[in-house]
Amino acid sequence: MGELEYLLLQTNPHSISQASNSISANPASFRVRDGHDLAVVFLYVRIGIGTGTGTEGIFTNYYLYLFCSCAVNDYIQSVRGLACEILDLVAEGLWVPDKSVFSSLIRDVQSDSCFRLNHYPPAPMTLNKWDPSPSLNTASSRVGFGEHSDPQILTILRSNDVEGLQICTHDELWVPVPPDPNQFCVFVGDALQAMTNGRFVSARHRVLITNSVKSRMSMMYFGAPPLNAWISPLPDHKPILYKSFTWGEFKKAAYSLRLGDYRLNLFKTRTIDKAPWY
Ligand SMILES: O=C(O)CCC(=O)C(=O)O
Ligand SMILES: [Fe+2]
Repeated sequence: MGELEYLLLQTNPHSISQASNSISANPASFRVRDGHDLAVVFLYVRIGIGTGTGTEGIFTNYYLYLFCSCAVNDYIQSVRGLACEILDLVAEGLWVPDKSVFSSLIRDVQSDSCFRLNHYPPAPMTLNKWDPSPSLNTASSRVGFGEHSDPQILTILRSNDVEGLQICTHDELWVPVPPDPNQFCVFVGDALQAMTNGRFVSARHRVLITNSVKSRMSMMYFGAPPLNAWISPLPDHKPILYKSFTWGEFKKAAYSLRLGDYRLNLFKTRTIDKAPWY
């Protein structure tokens, strides 16, 4: 894993067969197996709801911090298990003596991890200015979720079959991630970037909606440490690029910035001119 600078994994959810299948990523609705529409589940758990506007996007997201239905709860536990396995492999690959150094943070009962559902309505059709014949109607693309990196440790994303997710390469090219309800997409978050002292770099991503017929729906598990946990670069990786901070401090700083800002810049120990992702 020496020079690996960012991690985008697509992993097959078959190992999470039961829990994963009991929540389907059907565009019509996230339906749990016992027949209850997730909208019903929201009645119990609608702790937070956010909407993106302007440059940040046009998504609606639903945060599920609490236990809601067995299916959702099983799913969260299963993806947390997957996140922990991946983090243990990351630690192993970095030759860290304590393999659970990262995963223990999201296993902690006080962990600030959360689960979110995003809904992106279809992009409206626009008439081609030069040829108004209906066959040349095209879907205009619009920002569903603006460019950003996830602040947490690791994100496990699953979507329906509607395209839109893109990641940014080091050459600043936006690459589409093919939508596949049978795959998970795994993103390194800012906290893991700091803890690995930049060996793993949080993936910048965004959602551009082009589909004029179907809604994109996605669900994300964001694995995060407890608010009072210290995020510090591994000591044997020199030079140390980031100051230590608590997850609570980092969240507060993140809220004071815009979605697309490089939050970790606030915690750098020294200036690196070239790489914008440091
Ligand atoms: O909906 C998606 O595909 C991505 C959403 C996302 O990046 C996020 O919620 O942080
Ligand atoms: Fe994200």
